[in-house]
Amino acid sequence: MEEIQSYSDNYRSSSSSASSPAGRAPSGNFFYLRKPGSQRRPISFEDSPEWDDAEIDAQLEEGVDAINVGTAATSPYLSNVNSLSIASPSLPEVSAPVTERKIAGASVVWKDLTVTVKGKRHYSDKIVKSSNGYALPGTLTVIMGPARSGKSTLLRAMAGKLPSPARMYGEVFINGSKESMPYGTYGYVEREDTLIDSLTVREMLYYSALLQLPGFFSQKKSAVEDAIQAMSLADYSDKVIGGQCYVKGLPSGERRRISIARELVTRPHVLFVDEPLYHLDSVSALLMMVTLKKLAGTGCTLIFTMYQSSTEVFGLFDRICLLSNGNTLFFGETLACLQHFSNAGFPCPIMQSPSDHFLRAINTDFDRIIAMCKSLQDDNGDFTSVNMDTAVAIRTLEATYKLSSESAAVESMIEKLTKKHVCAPGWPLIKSKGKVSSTTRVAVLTWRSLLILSREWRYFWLRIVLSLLLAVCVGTMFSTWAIPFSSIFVFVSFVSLLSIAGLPAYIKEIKVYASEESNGHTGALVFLLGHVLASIPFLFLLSISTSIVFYFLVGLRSEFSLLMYFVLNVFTCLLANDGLMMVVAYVWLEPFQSILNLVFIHVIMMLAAGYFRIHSNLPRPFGCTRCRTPLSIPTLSRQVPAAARRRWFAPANLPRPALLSQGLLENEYLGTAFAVGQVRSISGTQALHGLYTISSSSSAKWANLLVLLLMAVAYRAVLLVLLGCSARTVVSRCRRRVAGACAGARRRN
Ligand SMILES: Nc1ncnc2c1ncn2[C@@H]1O[C@H](COP(=O)(O)OP(=O)(O)OP(=O)(O)O)[C@@H](O)[C@H]1O
Repeated sequence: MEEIQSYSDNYRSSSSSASSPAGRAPSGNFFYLRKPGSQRRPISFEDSPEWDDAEIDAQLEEGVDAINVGTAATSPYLSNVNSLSIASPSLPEVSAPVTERKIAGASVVWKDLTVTVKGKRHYSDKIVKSSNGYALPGTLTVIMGPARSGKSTLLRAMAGKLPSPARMYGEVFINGSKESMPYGTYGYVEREDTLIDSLTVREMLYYSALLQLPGFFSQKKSAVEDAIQAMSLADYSDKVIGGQCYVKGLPSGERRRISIARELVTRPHVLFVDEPLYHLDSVSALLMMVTLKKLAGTGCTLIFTMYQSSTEVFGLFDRICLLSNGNTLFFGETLACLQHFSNAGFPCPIMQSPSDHFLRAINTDFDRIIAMCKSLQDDNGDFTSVNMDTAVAIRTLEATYKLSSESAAVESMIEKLTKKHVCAPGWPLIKSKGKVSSTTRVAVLTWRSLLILSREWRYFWLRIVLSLLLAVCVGTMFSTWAIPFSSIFVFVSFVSLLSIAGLPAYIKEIKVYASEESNGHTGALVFLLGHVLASIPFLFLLSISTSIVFYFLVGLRSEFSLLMYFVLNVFTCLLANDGLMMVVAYVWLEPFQSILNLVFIHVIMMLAAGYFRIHSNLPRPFGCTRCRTPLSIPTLSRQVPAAARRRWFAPANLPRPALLSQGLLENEYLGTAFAVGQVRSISGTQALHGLYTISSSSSAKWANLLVLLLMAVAYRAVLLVLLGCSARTVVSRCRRRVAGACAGARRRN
């Protein structure tokens, strides 16, 4: 950590002079310009050294040999501020302290890459338009651009992770081969961190390694320790991610690094990161970038998107791909990008961060702001360094790039990198590292879920405590009733209702699943089995503890077999309810809406359960199918036979047993007799007549249990289909929400 801090200090000192007003000419129009009299001499950061165009030509001439070093391939432009392998007077050697195992990187080339989404956008179906570029082992390649310019889409296209409506045209080459990257050879980190708050950093990475890596435990442990070191997480490795009781959770910078470390346990050749600096303050952002630079130093190829960066962070990039509305405005070395803007007539003012300058020039949102600030501009002199309509500026930059030597250099580099002979012998075809068996994954997920359940006290232990209190309250209230049938209804209904407390935890679990599934760490069936197996002990504990308290307080029949049936019925009811909760959590993926909708479903179930109105007297909610007109209840009763009427209420009929707990009443009242006066007695079924409908068959309660069990299975089958069909939809829905929030925050800023 100290080591990284010292780097960051150096980076700051090496480049912050560019943004510090001290020692500068007071003029606001101070640009990174070509030096007078040297037409071909490129611009650079203020303190960058003199350099020669021949260097880049030499690098292109060297082609593959030059980049196949395995460690940080360095940019001649950035030798002063940006080199990890070239000695710099202001920077300590980074390669020396890097003790991690070297990772063989891979070259990534995208050629004429176009992504379309049919019919979803008003103005154009093309999100990315004929983009060309490459990323080399040991380098940081950044895709930059304004919001909605297609950065994430380009990154996803390269990683083969486009959502289903999007179509990709063009080619992506990995080490010169068009074959897609096999499992375990690359990592993709989403913009939103989906971490398990109740685990420690080491546990989180360890379970991830167990899911991802085949082989021995010792290998997995060493992969986890390597990932912790690589992401500078050693100081936090035993801390709980989301915090505990009064201890705060880890800050967003550390959370982001954990998300990246999770993908590093397989030691990927290529790492894709969507917005690594998302929601990070400037210190965390610099630390993150220095860590990524260090990671690139081990040989890994890093490609990531970024909206904006500080000058220090900008100095760490090797190559930049600048996008605007899907068009590539520039691809090449970072300082050459400054040159490109200068050539196009938009030199970067010396006091401005290069990335801010680029975005200012190509972000159409600024036009509106400039118009608003016209009067301010008049008062304060030059407001902007780009005195041109943004659309015109974009067209100028695009045209300048097409004619530039950078564009030609990129094409010739792509040519070299995609030649077949590149694959041999230094650029081997990337092979899969193997997968963990499904049985192991189920075991790992079950164990991990058990651990989470045992630690999520707010959602699970609190739920048990509240359910016990509820059982005591209901039991005490109904303890003096002769026929306490309504107490059974109230108990089962309210215990199911309390389970809603677990919804936020389920939403998080689904999000974690979606993120793991999209990276191939798990599958829908494996996740569901793991979840069910882990929830069984917990639900059983909940059922047995609350049922025993309730059972004896109310004074139900004291027979062991009847008590066991009661516990089993409550357990199956909760198991079915758990399945319903998972479906609701999946559909809404947001706590407030999920809770609201689940409460609504529960209330409807209670209404239709036959307690408030006996089932046989329930009115039909819909009109007749034949005439399609709403009918009054008497008319309906006359026209539609009873069986058909029952079908109308099918949606309410299906979950009814879960809350009605007909089986529990049959368990309690079948075979009993109640004295009426001195001589007469009536059966339990007759005693309930007019209050509740139960069957007089002795096997009815088992049929009811079976229905509950089938419901538990059916809800999970529905969830399996939903998850199996659209795990990526969960990720993209989360992304859309994050992107919306992100765009809102940017607008506010
Ligand atoms: N699957 C999709 N369906 C419809 N439109 C999409 C889809 N994916 C992306 N888009 C649209 O494409 C445009 C670019 O999206 P993308 O997420 O790639 O942009 P971005 O540059 O990463 O922006 P931001 O940083 O704001 O997320 C946006 O207008 C987005 O709405």
